[in-house]
Amino acid sequence: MTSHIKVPQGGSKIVPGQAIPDNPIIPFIEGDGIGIDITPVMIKVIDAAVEKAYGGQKKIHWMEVYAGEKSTRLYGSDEWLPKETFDALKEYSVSIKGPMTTPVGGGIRSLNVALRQELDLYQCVRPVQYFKGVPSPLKHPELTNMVIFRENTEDIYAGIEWAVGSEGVKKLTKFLQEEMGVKKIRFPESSGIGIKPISVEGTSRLVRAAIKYALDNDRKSVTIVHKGNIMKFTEGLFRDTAYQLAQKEFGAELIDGGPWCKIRNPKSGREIIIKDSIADAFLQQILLRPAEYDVIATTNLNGDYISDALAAQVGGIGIAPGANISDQYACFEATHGTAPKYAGLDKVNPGSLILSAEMMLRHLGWVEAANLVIKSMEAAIGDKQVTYDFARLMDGANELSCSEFGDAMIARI
Ligand SMILES: NC(=O)C1=CN([C@@H]2O[C@H](COP(=O)(O)OP(=O)(O)OC[C@H]3O[C@@H](n4cnc5c(N)ncnc54)[C@H](OP(=O)(O)O)[C@@H]3O)[C@@H](O)[C@H]2O)C=CC1
Ligand SMILES: O=C(O)CCC(=O)C(=O)O
Ligand SMILES: [Mg+2]
Repeated sequence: MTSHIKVPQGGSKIVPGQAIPDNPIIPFIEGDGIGIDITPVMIKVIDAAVEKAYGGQKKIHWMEVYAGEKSTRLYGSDEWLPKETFDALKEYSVSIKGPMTTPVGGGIRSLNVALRQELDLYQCVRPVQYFKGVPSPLKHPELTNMVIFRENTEDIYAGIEWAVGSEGVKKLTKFLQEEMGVKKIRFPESSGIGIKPISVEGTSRLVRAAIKYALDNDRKSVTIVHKGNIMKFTEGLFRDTAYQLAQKEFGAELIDGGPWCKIRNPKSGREIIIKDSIADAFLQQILLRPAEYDVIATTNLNGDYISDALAAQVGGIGIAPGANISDQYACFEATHGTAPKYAGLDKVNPGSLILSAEMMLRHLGWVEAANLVIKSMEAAIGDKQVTYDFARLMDGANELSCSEFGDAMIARI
């Protein structure tokens, strides 16, 4: 296969376990749909923040790698995720990506999910916090301050499913009925069937990361969100495994006989409460009593729903960042998708991808540049210089295009 990746001159590789070089090579995927609008703006803003923070001492060397529709144009119509892209994401360890399209029903499976699975990026970390001045449907959006830890490799996202009428579904239905004694498939002739694997290992590593984050950042609680009353051996297993891990690995003590428990944070002396909530109830509680929730540990599908719902509470998915993290690799990406109706219009909010890059700067230890990104975004929003999504809900706002919003941030760095 022809190579299309051009390694930038003068950059160095990030090697896990070694100091971050001052000139790291960071691979990026532009993304489908609005990727073409937001990715260049993100790069411009991050370069400006890094330049201002370090006066040329540090500089990111961006390296474009290809996936999604752009990759099919370059490598051939079936090449959605070329091997050299996977190899580069592994070789350079830290990367950032724009959104990629997944068709509904048939067609290719999610490239986003494929990347997470292939690199074993088991933590999807999505912080949700309020920026002063952002329009929100809540009276007190500032009370919403949570960090979602979504399991990223299991659950129905594993893609184990069979289409209605297929040979596979017929075979599986026969097996379930004749060998497993299953009598409850309501319409066996016209069902598609999907399988939901949730494991002790997968749950443990995700919950361990969430509790460690709570300890390192002196957070108040970790809530395990599940639907374990209905899906006892998958979502229920997630809950039980999480509580057991908190007790075994972190010495959590039961509160009033459990299952809630508490850990004393040795660094701050404060208690972290480990509690759980059933997913449907949780979705109404975050609206009515957001201040009671802090770090969230949840399964893949719940985490997907919760991410967009919480993003809306603080102003929408235009400013909802995220990171996919493993023990070796990290790939940063916004919570939102490709918003196809806005593609190429230079209209949408680049904030989610910029804030995802801000998380990346913090991950690299480039805290000064990360702080400048936050400061300049707060300043632009504070001055009511915003994209259409905020402008339509704000009185007296000046509506900017995607690239103009980037420039407004740069002017305030
Ligand atoms: N990680 C990834 O790569 C993800 C990919 N996807 C994929 O994206 C495609 C489209 O999904 P869809 O369900 O439409 O969800 P999207 O998140 O792409 O868009 C839904 C709506 O959210 C708003 N929105 C999204 N991004 C922005 C932004 N940057 N600034 C302002 N508003 C924004 C828009 O609202 P409004 O119309 O009100 O202006 C938009 O119509 C699908 O193929 C899906 O699979 C989805 C999620 C994540
Ligand atoms: O992969 C996709 O197309 C959607 C993924 C998604 O919605 C998410 O990760 O939040
Ligand atoms: Mg989603």
